[in-house]
Amino acid sequence: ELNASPASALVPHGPGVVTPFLPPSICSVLELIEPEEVYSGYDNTQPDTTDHLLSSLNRLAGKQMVRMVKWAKVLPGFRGLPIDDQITLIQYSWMCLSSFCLSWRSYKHTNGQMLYFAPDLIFNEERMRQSAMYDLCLGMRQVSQEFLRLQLTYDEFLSMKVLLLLSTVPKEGLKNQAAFEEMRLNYVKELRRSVGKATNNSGQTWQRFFQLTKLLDAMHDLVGNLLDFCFYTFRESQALKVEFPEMLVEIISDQIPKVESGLTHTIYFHKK
Ligand SMILES: Cc1noc(COc2cccc(F)c2F)c1-c1ccc(CNS(=O)(=O)C2(C)CC2)cc1
Repeated sequence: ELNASPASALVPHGPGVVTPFLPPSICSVLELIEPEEVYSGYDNTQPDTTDHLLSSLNRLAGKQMVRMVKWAKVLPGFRGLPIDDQITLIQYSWMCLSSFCLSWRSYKHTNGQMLYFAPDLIFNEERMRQSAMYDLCLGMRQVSQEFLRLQLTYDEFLSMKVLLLLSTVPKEGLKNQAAFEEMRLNYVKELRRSVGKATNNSGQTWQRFFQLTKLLDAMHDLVGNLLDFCFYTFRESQALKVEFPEMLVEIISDQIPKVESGLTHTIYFHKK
């Protein structure tokens, strides 16, 4: 337990002198393990055709996925889950995590005006239209504008992101459901701590916690539409001339049958 009670962490420092050693807080570990920004390698000399934009997004998503897996492996509590559960959780939530990070970058770098996929791949309205995903892009931009309205803090963002990793599970349950539920509860508490910090533990804390958990629920509806678009584009990738990197082919081809046969269950904070 990273937030062990300070008493148990006191380290005797010579006769009678005790210097408190406090383990790193969960939020400081989350800040440390957060992956660096990724460049897309977008070729600006080429015209912004739909297939060129989407293939570049896929190449970027593949690079992000490598870093996402590395991040999950050092995420406090995650490596304590069975490896099969780790793979399932990443496979079910990768689009949600990727979109949530996109919203954060778009909020931080463009105040929610544009979609900041990468420093070298920023979507303005024109590119959103050209990408054939205009409505999905608008939906994502709305999320980043909600971050702006709420003035979402980095620590709130980081604990919310872990909760998204832990929000879509197999209907028949995970291999170690108890370990998963304990980990998820710890990150609900971590979000509560981050919200408390953001509101100076005022009366606003519970209202803000309510707003942020509503925002998490809303992510799933948007991501559901994104996944539909993803699965369609994946199936028609030859005809549409949209390239998918190996990393994405692996994840998507494994995920499609499970999602389409209704084997996945999304955990919502609030009733519909
Ligand atoms: C990279 C990256 N940074 O955020 C995101 C997720 O968010 C969105 C992605 C597209 C439009 C939106 F409006 C989003 F919000 C990605 C990302 C890119 C490609 C794929 C798989 N490819 S795909 O089939 O879904 C597609 C999109 C190419 C068509 C999955 C994630």
